[in-house]
Amino acid sequence: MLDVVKLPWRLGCERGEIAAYSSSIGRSRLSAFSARATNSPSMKCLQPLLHLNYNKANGLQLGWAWKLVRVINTRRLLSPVFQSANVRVRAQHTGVFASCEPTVLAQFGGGILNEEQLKAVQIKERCVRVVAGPGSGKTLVLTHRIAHEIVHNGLQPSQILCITFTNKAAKELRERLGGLVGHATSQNMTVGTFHSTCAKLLREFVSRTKVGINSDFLIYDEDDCRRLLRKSLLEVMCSSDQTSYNDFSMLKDQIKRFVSLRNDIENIQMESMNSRQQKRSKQEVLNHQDVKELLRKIRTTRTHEMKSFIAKRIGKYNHKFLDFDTSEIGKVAKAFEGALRRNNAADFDDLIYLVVRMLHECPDIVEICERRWTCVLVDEFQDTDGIQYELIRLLCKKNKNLYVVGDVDQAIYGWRGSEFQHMQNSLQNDFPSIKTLQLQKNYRSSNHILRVASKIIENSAYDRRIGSREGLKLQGTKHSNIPVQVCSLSDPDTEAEFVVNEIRKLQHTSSLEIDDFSILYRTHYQAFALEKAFVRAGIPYKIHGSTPFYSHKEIKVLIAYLQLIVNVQDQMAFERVINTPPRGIGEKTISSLRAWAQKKNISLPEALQKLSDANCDSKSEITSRARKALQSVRELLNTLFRISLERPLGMLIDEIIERTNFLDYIKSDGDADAVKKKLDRIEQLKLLAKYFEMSNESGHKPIIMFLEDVALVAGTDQRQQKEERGAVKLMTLHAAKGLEFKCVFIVGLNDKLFPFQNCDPEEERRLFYVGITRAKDYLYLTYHRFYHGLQNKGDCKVSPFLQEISAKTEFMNIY
Ligand SMILES: Nc1ncnc2c1ncn2[C@@H]1O[C@H](COP(=O)(O)OP(=O)(O)OP(=O)(O)O)[C@@H](O)[C@H]1O
Repeated sequence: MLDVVKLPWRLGCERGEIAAYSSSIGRSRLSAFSARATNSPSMKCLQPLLHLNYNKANGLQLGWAWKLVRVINTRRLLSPVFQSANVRVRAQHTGVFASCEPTVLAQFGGGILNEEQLKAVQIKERCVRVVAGPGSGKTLVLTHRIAHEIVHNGLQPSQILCITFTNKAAKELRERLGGLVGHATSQNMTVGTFHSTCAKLLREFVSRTKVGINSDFLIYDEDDCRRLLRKSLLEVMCSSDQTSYNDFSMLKDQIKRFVSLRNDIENIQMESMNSRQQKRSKQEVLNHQDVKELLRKIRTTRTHEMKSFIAKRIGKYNHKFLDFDTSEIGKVAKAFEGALRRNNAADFDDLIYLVVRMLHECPDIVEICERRWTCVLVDEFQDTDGIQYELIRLLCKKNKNLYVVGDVDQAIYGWRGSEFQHMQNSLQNDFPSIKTLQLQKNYRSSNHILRVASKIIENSAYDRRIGSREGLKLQGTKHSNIPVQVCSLSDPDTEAEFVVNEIRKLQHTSSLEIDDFSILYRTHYQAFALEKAFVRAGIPYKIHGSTPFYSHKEIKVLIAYLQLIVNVQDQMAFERVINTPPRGIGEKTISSLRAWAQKKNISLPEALQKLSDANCDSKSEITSRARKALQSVRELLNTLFRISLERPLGMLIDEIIERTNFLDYIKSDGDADAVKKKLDRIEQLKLLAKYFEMSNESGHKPIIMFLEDVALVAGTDQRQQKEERGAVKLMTLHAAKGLEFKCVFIVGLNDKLFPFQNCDPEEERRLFYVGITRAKDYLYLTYHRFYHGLQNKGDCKVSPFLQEISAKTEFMNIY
């Protein structure tokens, strides 16, 4: 007899029902529960349908229903087809409708949740750290823990605060919770990102504090912040005498000492400087990258400040910037923060920073929060930075009711201030009674893939003693005879071709669909060779998080110059370049030229060529000033054409850039960060052209073949770049975090590219680990022997990561 009557849960359901579909469940067994069995009309293989109607008087409750499912599964009544068996429990509880996804509810009952997951869900302690490897069901455990707190521990949904890092993760959590405890119930919980949670807190309480903004504050994005910072810099400079102006130069030097500035993009002028200042600061002025780094520096300084504050544990907030580069950074930072406050604005990071300040200044707000949220849960805890950690510490100060889930081995955001040590030392110090559990079973990847992943992470230099992964060995649950493939290709194009061919092959030889493939790379730049290969092969693809390379205006314009050089009659290209960069040829002049060309029955470019002919009769239509401007374009194009006969393609692009003052035009156009990206793309175009020329063996002129290549990719960008579904996914390794695919290619496993130069090699190692563990069944690791876009031909060494795992073993094929 099943022991369903001894149930701890008391939900007081008015009415509920369980419907369990299974191919292996028998009516007779279930009749013990006064079940009414019918046949499922929709599912041929899942025959009996169990319906339990119950009411409060009978003492049959939601927990009962869940227990039933658990018992059914524990006794293997539904096995071995449990995962495909469709078990649904629905319960109606005075307005709270709990509709559980089939397997999810079964999991809650202990069916699919494995032992360690169940333990993590049901653990009695309220202060818990779950250290979990990739693919071990962290999100699953988190959502079930919340359901457990409500159902089992009797918490009100409004007492739950669950914090994530991204809106996407928050949305997913909310959806999963909705499926688990009902959407109405989940709406009453606070589930959001650090930023959204803090924005709400600030609006509610800021009027009680002295942080300098009111509850109608605006939130400035990065672009707004950089503009404001430039103005603040200007303010500091304007108010400076010569001595402090020198200080300002020192500031720049100091910043440069602290950050690795890119030397190739220099001398970008600050917007809104007057001419005297521009002249004066020609050499010294901060370029856009400096401004960006300065902003980062100000934020890091805040974090340091907060950290030292935490260390001292003083009762009063001490608004003072820290030691290194104190006076200069401090001056600018103060001016910047002052400007923010005057505009009644907060920047994105300010939201958390100000809440932490507020909580320190007003202990009564801490109390309100602790009364409100008696259960705080945080996902991806390894990614918290100093201020985020302090926020969590404050919110759980008294209750000590904190449930965190994370994996130090997947900490890949150190570059933006995250400190995975919070998952370990900090928690241990601030919550000494914290219980640590581990989730080791990996449900995602095959045994071979896990062995490669383990090899990489075990070589990490990082010491994981506390709370740790020490002893956390990934345990596979999927046995497979598909080896991991390590492939050496000659160059990036061949590498891309290889990827495309393998995808085609696997589509035919396995059950993989187009959506099952993902290609991961370290930088967006690497997507280009892949794009070309996909376009040629006619395979739909989707690049995540970036506009297609050739859709950027600056690239289109440079390509248009090349097109005009090849074909002087190209009207589209002509219209694109005629006044770009701006050279005083307005719409009116172009219309006049067009009218004159129509009158003469010639094309626009032809009209331009004929414009200076002595006998031309254009004078009536085109003013002499406009004629002059048009003639200078004509001269420019003719010169470029002459140069194209003598110079290689890469140098030709250099000439176009130089003779059109293209870089000045780019630098004067828009936000500094956008400028940097544009300049980067121009560099990429030059590299691509040079590389193309080196590898062009077609016998045709490189410029023509290059434009053909470009046309192939650019022309199909829109058509071939499909929506999410029905396309191979191309993305950076960072963007792949949290995702999973049946087949993963990690390309460009070359030295300096991965680990990326000047980046923390340990963090790069973890990034590689994250990439590997995205793969479920198939994993390809590829590298090229020549050229990867940033180096000269022949400079391509294999990534040291690949060397670590490439000793030939039974789980890998090496080509
Ligand atoms: N007990 C289980 N039984 C079967 N499958 C499970 C179980 N737990 C988790 N899974 C499956 O394992 C996969 C990974 O789960 P999930 O995405 O929650 O892992 P994760 O720990 O968040 O991974 P990562 O940190 O790598 O992003 C999912 O497909 C999930 O459905």
